[in-house]
Amino acid sequence: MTHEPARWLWAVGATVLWLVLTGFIVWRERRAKAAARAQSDAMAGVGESVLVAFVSQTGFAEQLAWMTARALQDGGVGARVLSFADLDSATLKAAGRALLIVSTTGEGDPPDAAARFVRKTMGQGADLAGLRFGLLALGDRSYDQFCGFGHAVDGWLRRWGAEPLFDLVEVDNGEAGAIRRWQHQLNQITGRLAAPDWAPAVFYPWRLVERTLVNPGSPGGAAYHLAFEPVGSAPDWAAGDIAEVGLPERDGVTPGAREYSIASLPSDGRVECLIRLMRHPDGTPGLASGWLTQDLAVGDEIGMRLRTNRSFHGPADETPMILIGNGTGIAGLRAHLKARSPAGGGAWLLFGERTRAHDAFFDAELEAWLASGVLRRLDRAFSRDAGDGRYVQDLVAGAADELRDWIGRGATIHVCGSLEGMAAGVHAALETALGAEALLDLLETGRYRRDVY
Ligand SMILES: Cc1cc2nc3c(=O)[nH]c(=O)nc-3n(C[C@H](O)[C@H](O)[C@H](O)COP(=O)(O)O)c2cc1C
Repeated sequence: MTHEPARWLWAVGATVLWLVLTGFIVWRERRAKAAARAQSDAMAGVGESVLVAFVSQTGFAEQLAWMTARALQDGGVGARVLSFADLDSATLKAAGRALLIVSTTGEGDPPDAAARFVRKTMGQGADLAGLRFGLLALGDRSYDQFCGFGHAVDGWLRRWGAEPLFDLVEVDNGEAGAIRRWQHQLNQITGRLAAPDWAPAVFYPWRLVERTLVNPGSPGGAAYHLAFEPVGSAPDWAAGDIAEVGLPERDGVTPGAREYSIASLPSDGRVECLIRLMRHPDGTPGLASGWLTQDLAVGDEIGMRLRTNRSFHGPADETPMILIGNGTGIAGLRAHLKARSPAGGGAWLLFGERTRAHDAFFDAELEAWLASGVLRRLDRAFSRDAGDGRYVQDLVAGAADELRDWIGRGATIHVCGSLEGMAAGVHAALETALGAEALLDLLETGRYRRDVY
């Protein structure tokens, strides 16, 4: 009996202890939950998701946009990625915070996918008060209007009341330092002290297996057909994509990479390019073209990576394609022809070079495609030939009725070749043939695509 009170005491004590302990655990859990809620509320408060908008001609801005969104998300900030093709001022204003990644093409021009944005949105006033933005402008200082379109977008945003989060970041030819500055700004947004560096471009080894001079005797610069085989496994790519060739180090400096349109398909098992040997006014060969066409030997390895160039991809096989180009621009068009079947919508090639005798690139192939039905029509202009003297834009001008007919049947237009002398002339001829408004419509809907350099 004497033990009873002590037992009761123990029981009561244990119960109290249990209550205190469980109470403490419940309290601690509640406090943790409240803290988490507060933290997530705080995160939502400062960081409703950031809009990441890009416009790209050859894919670099798009690539950086996705890396930017990933960096934000990794840092706990939501991000939504949108192309300028789907952007308007209401979307910008509603976003509250936007990061814009904008490249420049042509001579200070907007990429094609921005045509509608430039016309419909930038062409008008907007109420952008309350929008805070950061802008990454991609360009190349060797052009007169460095980052021209990036500056135009920056000016437009500021003019209509948007406030910069930081000064516009200009990237000269993919320069790593500028991209690190952008990453630093992303860290400011996410509150991270340091995020891992974006991996530098990885170039994979490819071996030069063939190089042929394709225009001996030409009055123009020597053009070479090069073929590279992968040393490891071959990556996949599509007609319209670009090969970036890493240039070898010279005097301790790595001069970056050069881009070439890919003239072949993965089923060929090799990347083929058409490269013209460029010469400086004093006759010395160009850095990249001299190395690739003169110094490099068959059997040598180079570093190369392939880049998706969505804005120059082709339509479905049943859609007719109008292919227009000059000089080495036939490379990108050839990949499209290789990708077509005789039973599909067919293609029409309009091509210009100097002489029929020396510069009829891929002549036998083109004849075979005409015979098989892949090519439904082939028009070539040779500017230096007596009795011809026309340029590719003259072919466009001379075929206005048929062009309208092809466009009426849903055809797309792909233009590949030189910016100077060709792209503007072809554009003007297309405008005359189809009407300025109709051509702009084709541009905006992705039926008029260009890869000019
Ligand atoms: C045909 C062509 C024209 C270009 N014109 C300009 C220009 O006028 N100003 C400029 O700063 N950069 C110019 N560039 C450089 C591009 O802006 C730069 O390569 C950029 O990184 C491309 O980004 P994207 O791949 O997103 O289009 C031009 C590039 C090409 C291929």
